[in-house]
Amino acid sequence: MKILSAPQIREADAYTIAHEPVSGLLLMERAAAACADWILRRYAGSSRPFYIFCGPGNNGGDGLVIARLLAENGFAVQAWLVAAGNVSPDNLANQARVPFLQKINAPADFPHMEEPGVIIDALFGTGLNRPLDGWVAGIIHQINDQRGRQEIIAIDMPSGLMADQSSKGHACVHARYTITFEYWKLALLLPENGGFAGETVLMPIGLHPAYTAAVQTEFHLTDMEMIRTVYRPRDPFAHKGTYGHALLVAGSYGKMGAAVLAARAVMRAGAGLLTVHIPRCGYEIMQTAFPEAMCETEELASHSAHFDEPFRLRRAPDYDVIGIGPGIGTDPSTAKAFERLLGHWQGPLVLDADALNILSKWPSLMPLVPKLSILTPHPKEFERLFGAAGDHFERLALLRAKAKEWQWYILLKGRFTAMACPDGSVFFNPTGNPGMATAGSGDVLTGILTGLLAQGYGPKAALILGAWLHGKAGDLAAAISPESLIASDIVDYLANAYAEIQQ
Ligand SMILES: NC(=O)C1=CN([C@@H]2O[C@H](COP(=O)(O)OP(=O)(O)OC[C@H]3O[C@@H](n4cnc5c(N)ncnc54)[C@H](O)[C@@H]3O)[C@@H](O)[C@H]2O)[C@H](O)CC1
Ligand SMILES: [K+]
Repeated sequence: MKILSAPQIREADAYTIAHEPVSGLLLMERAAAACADWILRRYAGSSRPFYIFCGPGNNGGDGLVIARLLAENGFAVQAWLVAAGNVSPDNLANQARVPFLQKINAPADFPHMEEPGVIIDALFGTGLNRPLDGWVAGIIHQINDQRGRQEIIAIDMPSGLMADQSSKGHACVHARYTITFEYWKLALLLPENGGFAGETVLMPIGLHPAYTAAVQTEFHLTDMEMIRTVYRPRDPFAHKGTYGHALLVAGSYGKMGAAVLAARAVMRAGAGLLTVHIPRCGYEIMQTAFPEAMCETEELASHSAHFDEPFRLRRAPDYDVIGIGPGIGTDPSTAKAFERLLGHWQGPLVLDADALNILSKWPSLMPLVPKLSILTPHPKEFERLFGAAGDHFERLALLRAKAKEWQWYILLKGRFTAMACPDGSVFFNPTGNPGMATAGSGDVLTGILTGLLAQGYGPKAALILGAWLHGKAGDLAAAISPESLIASDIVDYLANAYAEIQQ
């Protein structure tokens, strides 16, 4: 699914008006009716009053139509026009159809909302081009002060949030739900700003499909259509060699769990064969916990070091992919062995956790990481590797720049994990939940990606499918309680996540 900028959304709007054709007023009616339908379904049978705040532009126009439609459906509705800026023609036309409309010209006009109800925020949408200030910013704060008593629903965007720029530190409505029209906006996907949106509901409003098909964008959100395009069903004549042989380098004394979790995920993702390279101290653990994996071990002087000096890729030509990092530590001898591995291996590679920490500690190793490798940092690891950014839009720019500069695929973990490709495109992943912020969850992702590459998926397809499967398995596992989710559950539910694609 394409993510468009505010100017592109305006173009989509104009294209639809010209080519459907449809008047702007009717398009507004259609968008607002879709919102009103959603609201009517959510509050069916409730007697909660609606308090609707409308701005001067077309977002305010949507609010006016919603006010009229909710009143027609028998709800108690009050609506205010916040007179701040030039009134758009379609807004003006709809003002005339809301006889109960009141005006707010100053903070002192802010109403007392007697009963707990629902605030509809239709002040500003994608037309906002600078931070809100003065008394209008004050109105935003007054709306937010109502959060405990009133449920807040933002129309298209939480007011104050800019679609394509950081709104860090700006006055923004803090919504429980945001009903956004037709396309996701970048701001809704970045943690710093997206938090204002609450739960985002994507609402189709019938913008012209020819525009959407033709428009160029670097930003995408994974959806089921994309997953079904990427996913490759198994060949009925397959044998275990068909799905590749992965090498996983993971674990150390006290951290064999990371190796076991990643190993199980490699196989549950569908790899044909797996060899794990572990320190000798982890041999019994791995063979007992996960008999499906073959083990390659080293006798070590120190249990904290992952490799001793003679480590080399004895069977390198046999492997289709190497995944390295979970729980290996950053001992200098491990870093040395990692350097040797990079010197010998130009094939598909997944780098996570301590492999990334080694790169941050010894940046001179970075040029040895082959092009088209996959790196999977969490925000702290990303910062250690590539430096800090002032805000999350800047961090997104840095992510894209680094993926281009090094020709790597870089997956930055988060609520909407962002995956930057060497060509500058970025794919956001929508699946997953806060229950997955738990020890070992990242090790499982490394395993899944390694397992997909082993089967012959290209790095881009592996990222899109792998991040989606990981989040979907987490969502299915968290259905009862996100608090109790542990990383093994994500592995256990991978089969169910695959089943969702096959439905
Ligand atoms: N394309 C669609 O999907 C449809 C969108 N609709 C709705 O229209 C808005 C966008 O409307 P627009 O009139 O362009 O902008 P806004 O209503 O968001 O705001 C413009 C309004 O605000 C003033 N303004 C801008 N910045 C500031 C500021 N910092 N301080 C004060 N005032 C400001 C500006 O001067 C204008 O007066 C979209 O979000 C949807 O909700 C259609 O209804 C259906 C099709
Ligand atoms: K809004």
